[in-house]
Amino acid sequence: MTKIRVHEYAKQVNRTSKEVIEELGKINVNVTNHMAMLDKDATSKLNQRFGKGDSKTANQSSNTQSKPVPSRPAVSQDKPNQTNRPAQSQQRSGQGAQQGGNRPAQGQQRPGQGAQQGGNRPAQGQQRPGQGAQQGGNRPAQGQQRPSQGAQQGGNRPAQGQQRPGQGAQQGANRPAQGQQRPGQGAQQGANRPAQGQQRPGQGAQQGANRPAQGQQRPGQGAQQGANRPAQGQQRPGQGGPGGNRPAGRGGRPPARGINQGRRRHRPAPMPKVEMPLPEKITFYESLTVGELGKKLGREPSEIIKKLFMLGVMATINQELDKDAIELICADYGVEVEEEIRIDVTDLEIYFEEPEEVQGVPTERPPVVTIMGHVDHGKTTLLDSIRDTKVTQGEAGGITQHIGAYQIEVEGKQITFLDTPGHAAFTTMRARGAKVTDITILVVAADDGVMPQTIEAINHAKAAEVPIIVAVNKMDKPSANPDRVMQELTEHGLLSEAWGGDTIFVPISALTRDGIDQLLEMVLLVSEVAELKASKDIRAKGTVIEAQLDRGRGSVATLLVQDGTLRVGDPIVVGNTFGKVRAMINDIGRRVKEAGPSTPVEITGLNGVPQAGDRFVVFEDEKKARQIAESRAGDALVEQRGENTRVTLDNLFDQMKQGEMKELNLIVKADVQGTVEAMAASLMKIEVEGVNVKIIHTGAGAINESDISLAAASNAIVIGFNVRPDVNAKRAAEAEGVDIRLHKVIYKVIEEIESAMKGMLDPEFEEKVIGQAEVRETFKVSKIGTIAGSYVTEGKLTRAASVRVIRDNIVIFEGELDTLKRFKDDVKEVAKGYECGITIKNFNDIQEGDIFEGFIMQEIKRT
Ligand SMILES: Nc1nc2c(ncn2[C@@H]2O[C@H](COP(=O)(O)OP(=O)(O)OP(=O)(O)O)[C@@H](O)[C@H]2O)c(=O)[nH]1
Repeated sequence: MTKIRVHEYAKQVNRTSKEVIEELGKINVNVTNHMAMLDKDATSKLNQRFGKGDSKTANQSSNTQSKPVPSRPAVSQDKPNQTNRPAQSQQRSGQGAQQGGNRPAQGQQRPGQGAQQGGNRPAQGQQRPGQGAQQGGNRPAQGQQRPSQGAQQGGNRPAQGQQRPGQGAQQGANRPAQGQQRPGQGAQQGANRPAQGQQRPGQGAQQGANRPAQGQQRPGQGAQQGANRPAQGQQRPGQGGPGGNRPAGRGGRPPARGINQGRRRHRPAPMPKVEMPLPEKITFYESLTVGELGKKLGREPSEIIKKLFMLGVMATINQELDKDAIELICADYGVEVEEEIRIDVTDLEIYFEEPEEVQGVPTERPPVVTIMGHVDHGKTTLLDSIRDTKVTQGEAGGITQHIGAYQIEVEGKQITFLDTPGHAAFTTMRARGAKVTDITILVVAADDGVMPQTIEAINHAKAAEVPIIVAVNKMDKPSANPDRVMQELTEHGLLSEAWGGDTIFVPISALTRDGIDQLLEMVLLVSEVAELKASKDIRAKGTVIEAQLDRGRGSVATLLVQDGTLRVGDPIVVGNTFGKVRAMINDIGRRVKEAGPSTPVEITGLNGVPQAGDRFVVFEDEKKARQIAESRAGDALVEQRGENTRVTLDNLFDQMKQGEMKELNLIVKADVQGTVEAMAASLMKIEVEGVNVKIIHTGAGAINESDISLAAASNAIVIGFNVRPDVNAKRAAEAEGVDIRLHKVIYKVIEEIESAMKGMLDPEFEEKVIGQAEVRETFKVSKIGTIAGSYVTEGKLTRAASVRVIRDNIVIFEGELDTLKRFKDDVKEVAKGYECGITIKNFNDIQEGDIFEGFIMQEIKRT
C-alpha cells in the first residue's frame, strides 16, 4: 500500500477522520480534510500511534473481532444497520484466504472490489462530485458515508461468495439496493428490486456504480431504515455481528440529511386512498359524461369505467351516459338519482301545464262552446238567436260587437260562444295545438238530416275529444223529421239518450228561438259534468281567437282568457308577438280593465299580428315578455325555413320513427258513398305489424277545405278516389303541407298505403346460409394468425358474409371473415369446388376438418 486517504485510514483503525487528522497534527502532518492523502511515512507513524501493525493485521483483527458473539447484541441494539456485519464476518471467515484478503480492500472500498468493482468505483467517484455539486455542503458527509458503504459491501460479499462466486460484485451491488429501497419504497418496490437483481445479474458493475448513491441514501433513511435493517438481519442470520467501521461511519452522518431523505422517502410512497363519502343524491340534466359522473360521485372516472365494463359497457372518460346508465351506476353505489328538468321558458305551452300549486285556487269557469254543422243547417241563425236573446236583451241600444266570440248569461251562469260558425276556426285552432272548445253544439237541420259536413263536424269533435250536444234545428218546419236525424246519427256513434245512448239531442228552432233555453241548459249541464275550472288570481294565459291589423288601432287580437285574469297594462307574449295590453274591449264593445277565465276580449298594444290559435301568456315584466317573444320569433323563422313536418306518405316512415307514431290517420273521399265505404273497409283491413290505420273521416264528394283543415289538425293524409280537391282545398293543402293522394283504381290506393306503412317499419332480417367450406389445412403465420386452407363444398363464400365455425357439428365461433384469398389474391367470393385461403376476424383456433358456414342477413318483406 502506498497512499491512503485520511478517511480510509480512519476506517481501518476504527477511528473517525477527525481523530486521525488530530493525530496527524500531532506528528506535524498537516492535512485539511478527510480526503487528504497519507503517504507511507505518515501512515506508519499513525500506525504506531494507533497501535496498528499493517492493513493485514487490521483485517485480521477485524476478523477476530467478528468472532465474539457477545458483541452482536450490542451492535444490533445500538445500530440496527450493523446487523449485517457479523454475518459478513462469520461468512468471511469461511471464505478462505483470498476472500479474506479482499476484505480489507472492501473496507477500504476501492482496492478490494476486484477488477470489476474496482472499475466501478471510479464511476462512483465520478458520480459523487456530481452529487457533491448538487448537495453542496454534503461532501464531507459523503466521505463519512463511504465507510458505511464499505461495510455494506463487505457485508454482502461473503454471501455472494457463497452463493455465486462469479456474481459477487453484482449481487453485492444489488443487495444493498434492495435493502435500501425496501424501507422507503414500500413492499411493492422492494419486491421489484430483488427481481431485477435476479434478472440482470450482469448489471453488477452498473449497479456497483450506483452504490455510493445508495450508500448515501441509507443514512438518511433514519428510523425507518433502521427498523428495516434488523429484518435483513433476520433474513440472513449469518450476517449478524459487530461491524467495527459502522459506528464511526454512522455516527458521523449529518442528521439533517436523514430528515431530508426521510422526506424524500415519503414522497413516492403511495398515499393511502381516502375515499370521499358518497353523496346521498345526485342530479343531472339529460346526460352526464363518465368524468362528470365520477366528479358528482366523488369517485375516479376509472372506477366508473370499470363498473360500466362490468355492466358490459365499454366507455371512455368523455363518453356520454344516458339516464339508464347513470341510474345503474348510482344504484351500484346506493346513490339516489334525479333528472333535472329544465324548462324552456320560450315555450308557451309549458305555462299551460304548470302543476296545480302554481296555478292558484281553481274555481268554476264558463264553458266555451263551438257551433258546428252542415251548410245552411242554421248555425249562424242559432248563434245570432242566442246572442240576440241573451246579449242584446240587457244592452241598451243592442249594439253588439263582433269580436269572434261572445258571452251570455243563463241562470246566473256564463257561457262563452265562439262566434265563428263552422269548424274552420275550431280546426285551425286545434291545428295550432290549442284546445279551446269545451262543448260542441252540432246543428242538424231536422228537414235535411245528416249531411257530409255533419259527419265532418262529428269527426272533428271526436278527434278533439270534445263532447257533442246535437241541436236538431228547424223543428218549426213541417218537413222536420227529428227521428231520422237521430237514426242517421247513430250510424256515426251518436246515440240519443232517449234511445239509451249518452248523446244529448235538443229539438230547436233557431228561427223561432224555440228550444234555445233547453239547449243552453244542456250546455250548462254538460259543463257541470265536465267540471271546468280555472283560477282568477294568476297571470292570464289563453288563446288567440282571431287577430287582424286595424288601420287605426294597429294590431287587434281577440283573446280567450283560459286561465287567470288579464288586465290592462299586463306585459304579454302572444304567439311570436309581445306588448303591453293597451286597451281591452269586451264582446259588447265596452272597455274593460280586466277579463277572467273563459272571457273573450279584444286587445291592442301588440307589436305584431298573431295568428288564430296562438297561445298568449302574461309575464311579470315587459323585458321578459320581449325576450321570450323575440326568441320565439327567431325560432319560428328557423322552423319556417326547416322542413315541413306534416306527415306525407313519403316521409311517413321517418316521421313515425322520430315520433314513435304508430298510427296512420286517413281521410277518405270518393265520388260515391258506396266507393267510400268500400275503400274505407279495404284500408281498415291493411294489417302491418305495429301500425294502425285510423280513418278519421270519410265522405262522398270533392276534397274540400274542411278536409284539409281536419287533415292538418289531425296530421292525416287525404285519399281521393275519383275526386279532386277544389280550389280552396288545393290552396289550403299547399299552405298546410297536407298530402293528398288521388287514385282511380282501388287496389292502387291500398297498395300505396300498404307500402308506405311497410316502409315505416324497421326492416326485419333473416339469416340465409350461402355456402360452406371445409378446412383442409392450416398455416400459422405470425402477425396474420391462422390461415385456413379451405375447400368450398357448397354454395359459395363471400368476403362480406358472416361466418360460423363448426367443429363436430357444434358451432364454436361466429364472426366475420377477415380475408378471403385465391392463391395470393384477395377475392370477393369463392364458389363451390374451389380452394381458398381464409382467415377469420378475432379467431385463430382453426383446425383441420372445421366447417365454415357462410351466411348473410337479408331483409324480409312484410306480408
Ligand atoms: N224555418 C227555419 N229556418 C231556419 C232555421 N234556422 C235557420 N234557418 C234558415 O236556414 C238558412 C240557413 O241558415 P244559416 O244560419 O245561414 O245557416 P248556416 O248553417 O249558418 O249556413 P252557412 O253559414 O252557409 O254554413 C237561412 O235562410 C235561415 O233563415 C230554423 O230554425 N227554422
